[in-house]
Amino acid sequence: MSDPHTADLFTPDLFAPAPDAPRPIAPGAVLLPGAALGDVPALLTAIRSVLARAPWRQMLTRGGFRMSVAMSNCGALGWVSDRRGYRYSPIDPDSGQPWPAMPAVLQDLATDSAARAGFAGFVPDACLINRYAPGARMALHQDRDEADFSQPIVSLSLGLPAVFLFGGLERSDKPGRIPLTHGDVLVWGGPARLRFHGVLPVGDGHHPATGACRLNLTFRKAG
Ligand SMILES: O=C(O)CCC(=O)C(=O)O
Ligand SMILES: [Fe+2]
Repeated sequence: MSDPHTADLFTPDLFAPAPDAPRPIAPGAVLLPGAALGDVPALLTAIRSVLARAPWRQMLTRGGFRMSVAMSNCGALGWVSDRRGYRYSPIDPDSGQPWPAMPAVLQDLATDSAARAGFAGFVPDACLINRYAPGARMALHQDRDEADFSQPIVSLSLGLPAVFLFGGLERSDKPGRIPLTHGDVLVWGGPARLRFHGVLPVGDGHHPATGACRLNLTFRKAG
């Protein structure tokens, strides 16, 4: 075979990992490329049903700045921020009602992904839904509002791509850059649970699944 494309088809590299094989990022952190791709229509339907009852809002920081990321929540607890600071609340402050229940398709994806990453028995009680329009970003931070750091964070990306910054346990540690694309799931827990992380400003674009935005869902055992 002289045509290199044909040769590729018939002589696969038996030692190359499959493109969707779990990719270790750091001790306790695993990228599951495209792990959610088979469930996208059901996931989007579930997300829409949550948003119908708990619409997007851009919350205030304690310092009084409006976040560039729009947010909602589902599950027993939702992450909220206002002039009083960050916390989990069973009540949506915009509606005065409990957050919508976590749809089974979301909870199952989180539990299955955590298990693939080595965290068996993960049952999230909180799902924060983030919407990044082009230009929206998330500054380097730790997720430490949860009660039990033995439980991992499971993070699903949909729509436009983004660069995830994955730092160390000190704010000053230089973060690595992990490209996240539609359907990827990133899990971090154990020794990685308190690593600093963030998201670079999302670039302009349009994605067939989400339009002009990136969606990110983080599943946590918060209570
Ligand atoms: O959007 C992301 O990929 C990360 C979101 C995040 O770190 C958070 O919501 O705490
Ligand atoms: Fe975070």
